[in-house]
Amino acid sequence: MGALFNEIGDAATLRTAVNLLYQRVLADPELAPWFAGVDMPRLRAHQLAFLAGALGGPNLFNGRDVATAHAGLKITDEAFDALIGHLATALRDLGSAPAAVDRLVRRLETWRTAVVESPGAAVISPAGAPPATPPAS
Ligand code: HEM
Repeated sequence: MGALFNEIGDAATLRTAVNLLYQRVLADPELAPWFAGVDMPRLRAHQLAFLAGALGGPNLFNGRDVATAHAGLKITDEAFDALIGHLATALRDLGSAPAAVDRLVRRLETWRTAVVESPGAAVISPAGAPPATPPAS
């Protein structure tokens, strides 16, 4: 089986999909606030390079790692789902095979924990570290 990159389409398809993705993101009132003040041409270029590499195509990404790029942005699971949904819709609109789009969505799932920061989530102590609250003795 070829790289998912080739199943999705060619480099021009991915470039157009990334442009459509951020058009949809900026038009989505749930997502737009995260991108206020962001240099969008730079973000489009970084996202295109990142996705090409993540899909097994040419790896030209030289940006920050995904966890660092999203640290402190307090991105929710709902926002993550919405953004991936916009990308999937854009690719289907451009004629990518639905099965390939489903595989891409599953692959992007692997970055969820790096992107999403749920406020108030329990802090897990590292293995072997004493629990935050010592047991009553
Ligand atoms: C699998 C999902 C995602 C991937 C692979 C991804 C990937 C990226 C990449 C490659 C960058 C550029 C990093 C750099 O500066 O070098 C970036 C930046 C950014 N992403 Fe994401 N992203 C994802 C989901 C999201 C979501 C759900 C949101 C918000 C709803 C978001 C908001 C942002 C913002 C605001 C920036 C710019 C940060 C800055 O310039 O300070 N991302 N993302």
